[in-house]
Amino acid sequence: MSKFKQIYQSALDNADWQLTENIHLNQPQLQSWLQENGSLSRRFARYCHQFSVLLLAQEPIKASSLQPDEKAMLGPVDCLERIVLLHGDGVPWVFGRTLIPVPTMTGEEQDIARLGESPLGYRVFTDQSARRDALQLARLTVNDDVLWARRSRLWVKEKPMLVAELFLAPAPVYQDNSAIQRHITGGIGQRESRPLRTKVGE
Ligand SMILES: C=C(O[C@@H]1C=C(C(=O)O)C=C[C@H]1O)C(=O)O
Repeated sequence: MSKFKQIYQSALDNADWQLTENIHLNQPQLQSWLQENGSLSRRFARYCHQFSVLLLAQEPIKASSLQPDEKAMLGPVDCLERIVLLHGDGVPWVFGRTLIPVPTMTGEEQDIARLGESPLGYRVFTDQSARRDALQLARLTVNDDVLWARRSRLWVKEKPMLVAELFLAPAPVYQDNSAIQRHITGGIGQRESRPLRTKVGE
């Protein structure tokens, strides 16, 4: 297991998830990212030339190993755990962990088990039935950075999966520099403040 995976995974494992209505965000830009209801991958792809997924791990996980809150959201089901790093132009932006129940990967959704380095969001959001609910947020301290994470349930053909995303410091989510606090160094560099590409309706 890579050192990064260990650090980010343990940060997510220890997250104090809160309902969005209990969190006051005074940065509209950050709020809009954290509450994105559509595909995060598609949105990220507009902020870089090359959006890519690095598959860090994918393994079966028994229902008995799920946390009680995960069980409450998915039911007591065996899952596939998919762990990725989403990159924009080679820079890690998001650490993602998805629990995909075995009964979700049935029928037309069998391919979800074989996505490899294809973004899950591209697959899920091509389906008309795709929707997201149960959004929760958490603020986490990872090394010296105070970062945001979110967790939500994605549904495809009324079959659920649970996606947790930790937004790393270089992610465009924090493009308003005031949105991230750095404990020690007290600042971060400038980054692109607008998407590289815009789409009709954006
Ligand atoms: C869930 C989405 O897909 C992203 C892609 C992931 C993957 O490929 O495993 C994981 C987390 C997500 O941020 C999305 O685009 O909304």
